[in-house]
Amino acid sequence: MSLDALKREAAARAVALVQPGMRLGLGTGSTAKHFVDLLAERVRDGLSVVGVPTSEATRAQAESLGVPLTTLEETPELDLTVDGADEVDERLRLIKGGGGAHLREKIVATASRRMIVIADETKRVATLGRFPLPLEVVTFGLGATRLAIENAVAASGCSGALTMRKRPDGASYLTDSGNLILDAALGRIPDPEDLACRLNAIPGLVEHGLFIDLADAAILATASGIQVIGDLG
Ligand SMILES: O=C(CO)[C@H](O)[C@H](O)COP(=O)(O)O
Repeated sequence: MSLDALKREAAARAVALVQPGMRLGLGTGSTAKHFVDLLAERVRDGLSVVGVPTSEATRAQAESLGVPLTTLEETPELDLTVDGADEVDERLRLIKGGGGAHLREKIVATASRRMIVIADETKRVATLGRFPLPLEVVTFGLGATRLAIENAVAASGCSGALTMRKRPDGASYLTDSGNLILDAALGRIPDPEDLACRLNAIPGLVEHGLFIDLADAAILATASGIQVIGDLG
């Protein structure tokens, strides 16, 4: 089975958890895209839900498929967010932001009573850090912010280069909120809670891609079936 087929399997398992009337957080990325596709099928069959998209890409997809949308201004509390991840460990700690949407994804997940991760089995890791950690930063003070990040990374027992994310045409990648992304190639994050805490204290760093104590469960599709970490509720 292809990786894309596995992603769709995970998404299908999550769509089955959606109940009528739910207020949903809609994730970003290729796996979350399958979820929105399958959710739209249920909406066409009469399911009544509203969703808050975590990116302009997800907003465009959901709108085009007729999934009713709302905002966190109108609907500040959500029942369930379903989103992909770049890495998930056995304690449901995540790295997110490969698609550059982790700021909105974290806001939406935090506003949700439950968050469920959907992914193929390649995202399951023993130790976070193989995937470069995305760091959304503002342009002002970038040199100082970068130095503060390097110091925080070293103090947390990690090392690795920070690379400015680029678009395919070579221009700087800009998030939906107009910020830059530094990707930190750390290889291994020995203490994700400690690193998150240190990064949280840097003013020019808008948000990092470590999601800790946010996911309730992960649905991981493997060639031999679905594996679940945590409690699907
Ligand atoms: O965090 C994300 C976007 O910011 C995505 O959820 C993450 O990158 C996984 O994407 P995919 O499902 O395409 O592998």
